[in-house]
Amino acid sequence: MNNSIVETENLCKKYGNKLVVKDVNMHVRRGKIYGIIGKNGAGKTSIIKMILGLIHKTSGQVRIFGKDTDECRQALVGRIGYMIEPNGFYSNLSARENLMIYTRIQGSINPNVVMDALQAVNLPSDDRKKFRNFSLGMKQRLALALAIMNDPEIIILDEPTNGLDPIGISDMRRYIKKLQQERNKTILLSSHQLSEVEVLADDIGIIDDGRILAECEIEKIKKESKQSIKVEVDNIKKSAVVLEAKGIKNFVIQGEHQIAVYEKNISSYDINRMLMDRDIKVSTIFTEFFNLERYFNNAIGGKVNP
Ligand SMILES: Nc1ncnc2c1ncn2[C@@H]1O[C@H](COP(=O)(O)OP(=O)(O)OP(=O)(O)O)[C@@H](O)[C@H]1O
Repeated sequence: MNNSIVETENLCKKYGNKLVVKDVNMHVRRGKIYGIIGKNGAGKTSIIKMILGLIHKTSGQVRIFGKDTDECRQALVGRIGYMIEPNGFYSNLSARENLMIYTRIQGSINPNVVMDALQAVNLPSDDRKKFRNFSLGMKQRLALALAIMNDPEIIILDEPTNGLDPIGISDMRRYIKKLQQERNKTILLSSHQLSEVEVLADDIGIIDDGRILAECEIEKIKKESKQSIKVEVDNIKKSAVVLEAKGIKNFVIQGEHQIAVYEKNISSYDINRMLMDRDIKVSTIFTEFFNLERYFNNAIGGKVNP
């Protein structure tokens, strides 16, 4: 993909003799949300940690802002924020106090960066509530606040909604989307949940057993993926004859009673009429739209869902 701000080339990782990341080529576009999707153990965290330089890569290249990270790691400090494992926050301190500690560690003296980060994830900036009384969602948002504290251009999040309840998940997704839309951040995140990347990401990389099986723009696959009208009928042979007689050739018989029609310029109403006019009983008729789960399953060759 053009305009990549983070790229990997033939990235590999071995733990002992076990190769767990295998020649991964990834391209994260500037200003976009890129979702790495894969089952548990597929290699997502290892890829992210290699991109961040938190673990050594076995071979391959990571380029950020077009530069090989082996040569410019130091220059990237402050330009990338990340949230990977539970951060070390002090339970007896507030959100603000915890972040203030990090600003001091990072050598910054500007309290506004803390306020700004807290505001971006809707956490209180007063000191009344201590970390130990935070919900899991608040803790996760504090971790996100820490990731964005120095206004980095790239934000990398490993399973950002893991373990959250539905409200926590929805809040987290909203803040991530806002960071992209209102602050023009480039975001790389991993998830084992298809619904997550479907609602958040512009681009996806499908990882299975350490390999990248597909990398694509979600909008593009939506456009290219075939929409079909599914019809359940009592007489499949007669239905096929009727459709052909009406000039509809682009259909597939999918079982004893089901036909999928892929014709573009025909509505379910028209099909229903054609069949009913010939006394065929139509028990169900619906349009099947793009489905990331189907796309993912095709990519990983029909293996079990993540
Ligand atoms: N430090 C390590 N030493 C040995 N093996 C490891 C280590 N870290 C990860 N692995 C193995 O590497 C493989 C990929 O793990 P990784 O954590 O990168 O996958 P993941 O897709 O992020 O999975 P999860 O969603 O469960 O975190 C797994 O088989 C895991 O057991």
